[in-house]
Amino acid sequence: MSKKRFHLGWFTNFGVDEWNAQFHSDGMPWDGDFYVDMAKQLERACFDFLMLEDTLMLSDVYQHSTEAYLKWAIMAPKHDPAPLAALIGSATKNLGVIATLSTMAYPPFLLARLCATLDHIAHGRFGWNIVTSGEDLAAQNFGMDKLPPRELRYEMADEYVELVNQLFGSWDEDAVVRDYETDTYADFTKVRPINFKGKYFSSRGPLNTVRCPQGKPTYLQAGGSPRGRAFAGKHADSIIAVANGVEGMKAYRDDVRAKAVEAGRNPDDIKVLFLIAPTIGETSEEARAKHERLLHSDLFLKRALALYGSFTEVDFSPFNLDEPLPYKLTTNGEQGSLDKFMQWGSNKTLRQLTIEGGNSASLELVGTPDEVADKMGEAMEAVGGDGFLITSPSNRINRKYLIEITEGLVPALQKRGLTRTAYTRTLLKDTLREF
Ligand SMILES: Cc1cc2nc3c(=O)[nH]c(=O)nc-3n(C[C@H](O)[C@H](O)[C@H](O)COP(=O)(O)O)c2cc1C
Repeated sequence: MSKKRFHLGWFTNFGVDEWNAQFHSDGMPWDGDFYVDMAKQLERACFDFLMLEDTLMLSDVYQHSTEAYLKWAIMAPKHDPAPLAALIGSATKNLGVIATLSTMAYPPFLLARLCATLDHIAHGRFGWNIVTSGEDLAAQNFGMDKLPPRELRYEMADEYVELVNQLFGSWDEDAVVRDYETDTYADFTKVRPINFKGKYFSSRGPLNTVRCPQGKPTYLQAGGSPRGRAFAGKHADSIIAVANGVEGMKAYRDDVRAKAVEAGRNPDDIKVLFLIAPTIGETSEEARAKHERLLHSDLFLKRALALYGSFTEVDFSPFNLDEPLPYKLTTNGEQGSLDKFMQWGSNKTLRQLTIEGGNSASLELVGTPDEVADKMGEAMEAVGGDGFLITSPSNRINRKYLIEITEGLVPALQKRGLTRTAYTRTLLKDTLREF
């Protein structure tokens, strides 16, 4: 029996490349070339998409200071993903490109217009990662004192997505006629206002951009709370997820699929991709040694705690590294990521939790390309399918790591019939639904 194939995506941001390690680039990727090169390499390896995460603040959570974030370039500096998505879209032919855009920051009309434009530039391969933002620091950059609570954020986001869906639909598929005889570019009867008046958002419409090649962009989402998963089950084409091990991954995927059915959708139309950060070596021993070196360095611990601080808004610096966390932590930010990290009830020390969870990976994958490919195949078989979203350990990216994945791991996966060896569809939405 032939094996069920799964999808691969890549998770990064328009941030600093690894600039001061043994194998490094120059730390100045700001014209986008570094990431365009990366996209071309991912396309050669037949990834479904490159996803650009984004946040809208400079964190000062860890030790109540911006020092760690700027000194170690953690989630900062970070440039806007939308222009980079345009560059990548026009430099590639098959790879999807996803940009994160926050419903807190963009008026719906502006977001729909931007997404429609990007979907054209990418010839139907653009995706929007729908986020509501998860930090009071981000809210304060937009004139608010605090973020609305999670439930309200999702309620607002539901209405927001309904509005932009209507804007995307405000142009009929055949509105552009380009009829030389009648000197008609677009048929005005096929472009209509939406007159949307909601509880939180209103817009008259129609969009003044041409309808997207995909009708509307591919939607990604990452909310891990029950409300977040319900939102994703209703709207998302793909979900970027973190979970603890194969059991956690299976439970997560089963739950999202059930929520999709509740929302009246075919669960196969939602691809749940789990975040992983494999460590690859030419021998098992080499990979293990590399992994241990990374995890047990003092800098790894501090960087990981500062990073977790930035998206959970929890300052971990006062806690003793060699004791369990004294109480269960909660956040109005990424509760799902915090829960995964805390492993509440396990009695593990903060040091152990950071070593196990500091890479945000759903599975520990350390070994030769063949060993890691086998493990990924087994995990997917147990989980039921969909795929993985690869990111670099410690959120630091250099070209060597990219090559280890695209020219080491991916060929091993392809040899086993586990991932695609060619693109057969034009639109990102269809690429994701191919299997
Ligand atoms: C893997 C992953 C990636 C995420 N990427 C982003 C991002 O780029 N920007 C952002 O504002 N939030 C991001 N989030 C946060 C989610 O969009 C969501 O706001 C957060 O998980 C809180 O929702 P929840 O309580 O439903 O989990 C990410 C979350 C996860 C798990």
